[in-house]
Amino acid sequence: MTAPDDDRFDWQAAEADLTNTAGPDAEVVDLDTVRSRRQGSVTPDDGDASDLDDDGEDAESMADDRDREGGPVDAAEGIPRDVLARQRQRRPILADWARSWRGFRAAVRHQSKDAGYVTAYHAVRLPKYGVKTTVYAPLGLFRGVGRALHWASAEEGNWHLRQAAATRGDADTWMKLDARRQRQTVWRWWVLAGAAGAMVAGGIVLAVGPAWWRWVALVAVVPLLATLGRPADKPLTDRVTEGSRYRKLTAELVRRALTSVQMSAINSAVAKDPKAISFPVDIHRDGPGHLAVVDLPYGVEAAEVVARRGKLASAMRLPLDQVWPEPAPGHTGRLALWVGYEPASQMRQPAWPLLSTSAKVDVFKPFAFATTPRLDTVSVDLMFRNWLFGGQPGSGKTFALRDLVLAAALDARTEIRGYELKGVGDFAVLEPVMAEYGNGFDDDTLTRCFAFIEWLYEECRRRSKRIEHYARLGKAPENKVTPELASLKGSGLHPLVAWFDELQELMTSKHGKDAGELLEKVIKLGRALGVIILIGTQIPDKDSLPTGITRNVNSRFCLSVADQTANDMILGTSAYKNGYRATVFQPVSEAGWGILRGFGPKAAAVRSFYVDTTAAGRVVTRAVTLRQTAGTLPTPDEQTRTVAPAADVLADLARVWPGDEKAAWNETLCGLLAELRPDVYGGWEAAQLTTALKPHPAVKVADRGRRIDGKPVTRRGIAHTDLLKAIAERDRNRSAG
Ligand SMILES: Nc1ncnc2c1ncn2[C@@H]1O[C@H](COP(=O)(O)OP(=O)(O)OP(=O)(O)O)[C@@H](O)[C@H]1O
Repeated sequence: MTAPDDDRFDWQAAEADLTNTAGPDAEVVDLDTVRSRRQGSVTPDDGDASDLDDDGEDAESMADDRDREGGPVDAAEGIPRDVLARQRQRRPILADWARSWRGFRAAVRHQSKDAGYVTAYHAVRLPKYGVKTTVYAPLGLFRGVGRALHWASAEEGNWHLRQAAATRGDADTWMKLDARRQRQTVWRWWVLAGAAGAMVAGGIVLAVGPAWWRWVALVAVVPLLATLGRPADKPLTDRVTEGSRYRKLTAELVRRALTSVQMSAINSAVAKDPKAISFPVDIHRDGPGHLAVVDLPYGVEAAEVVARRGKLASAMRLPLDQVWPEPAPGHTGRLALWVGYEPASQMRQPAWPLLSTSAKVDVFKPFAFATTPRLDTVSVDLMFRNWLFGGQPGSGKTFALRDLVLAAALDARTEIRGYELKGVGDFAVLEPVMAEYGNGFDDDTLTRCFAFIEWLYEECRRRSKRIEHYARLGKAPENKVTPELASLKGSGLHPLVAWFDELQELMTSKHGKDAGELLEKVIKLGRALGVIILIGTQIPDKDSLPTGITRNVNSRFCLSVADQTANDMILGTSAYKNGYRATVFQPVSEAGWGILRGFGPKAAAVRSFYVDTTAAGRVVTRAVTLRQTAGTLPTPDEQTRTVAPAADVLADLARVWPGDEKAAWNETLCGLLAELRPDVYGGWEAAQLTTALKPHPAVKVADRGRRIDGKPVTRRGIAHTDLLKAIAERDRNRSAG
């Protein structure tokens, strides 16, 4: 079978056509020139199926020896050669399975698993098979002898014909038929006699030979006789499976499935042209399953088919998690349909590589995070990234988020702080390696969480000063944290992982608005400064997750969500339209499955590694050892500190207060504070001081007037008495508490 390609185009007919249609005045066309011009300038489209020859054969068997170019079309003019060259998608030199051990291993594993199962199944039934064989073998012997005699008499077919001739009174035919029978029967009797002689000789050899020969002969011959002797509807062995567990993907199956998903665009196109669904690449084995790359009818988008995954699975009579359609690169009408040997829920996900006792993590480098439906490992990194995890309850977002925090724990340089606002304690196992941890949705925890975000903002500011300093020394060439700076003790630029699970609890609380604004700034600022924000949320709407945050997050993992809005909030506008739909996953039964976006050119369906709390505990024990060695294990002190620097601002303001001024402008105070502690206050502006003073309502930031060169000038500032009052109040609270 061959592919429809332009080589098969009927040039003779085309030439005849041209000659016929050209009138006497028509220009004489050099067909060779036209042909080469067309071939040279045709775009690497797969061509119009209607232009390709139709040999009535299955499109599954496209030739894969070279790129198929489109049929003869009007040349698109003026496309530079290099652009055309780039557009041409080269097929890999080696087949997929030959390029990857993964595909080969997966196939071998699948086959040997199957073989093992079948062997065990039959092994336990051996006694039953033995009884059946003993009963049927003597019958088989008589039946075999009878058949041999019948064959030697050459009566099969001939007898009926002779009878018919006799009924008609056709003696001549009768004689001819009988002569033919006799001719056949002579040599057949000889063959039979030879076979009988061989059997007798064999019997004698067996009788005089060693005993095991007789056993071997028995084992070989008796089942054969039993097979011969058994009734047609009673096989010797039991059926291993009920129905087929895996359907090999064929073009017909794919076509039937696609025309059964109730898409009128597909059905009407296929009704007009059965080849409207075509296969640019042969259907082939890919990992533990088969992959069909399908070009859908013109105007049908792959995304529309992806949305009908359930219908597709029904049409193939397969469980949902065995059928994995996704948009394929090339054009929007190209679908990659992967069908596994078995449902993903029954495929054993390999253990998380980071559970191995020698595994270490460098947050600047990728580490294993998830697996694809084909069980390929998907690696991700943390540095210069912010993550958003979204999904409905039971979708597995907490576990996925915890995977990242566990990985971060295995890099001893990384400082980890975070809040789970659900109050379940999924992250409690990580407490020994965390510098700050909060769990709950009570007011106190939410306030601490908000203070933590404020602190993060200040930390970003401090870090930007430090980066500036190192950039001046030539140690931060891109004004970004480098691996060297991250490892440099005392640089203050070590990786800082700040995670928030169920962030919607904070966003819908009284702190929500301020927290949203600050977190957005932190996300924008922190990326280059080694601050990694991980956010998990259950309700991705704009109240629970400000759009400023979603817009600025560069890594997203959308687990099972209920609708398009939630899907697009997590994965970005148009994700749903483009076929990236986490709505296809079921919560709980498909926990951990989601669409990962931000790694590689396109989003992909992956399942995060499942690490239960016991395994997580083992990782933490290793992380503790690593951190003890590196001297980075957080002290209990650190864990309880309220990290907002506001407490010190009051004391520092008192220290730098200018003489006996009654009031001072924020900008003057910022300058003085920066002189006192450039590391903390360097670059502060009036508004920042206002923010830092917010937790102290006694200090009112208001317009304060002064005379400069005789003219009154008003700016934001604070009064000395307010400052002293706030300090006294704080001291009182401290001694009371
Ligand atoms: N990658 C995974 N593979 C298999 N099972 C998983 C995976 N991730 C999570 N699960 C299972 O799903 C359950 C729910 O996971 P998880 O608590 O992370 O969900 P969630 O989305 O955070 O739900 P909720 O919002 O209710 O807390 C877990 O108890 C776990 O058993």
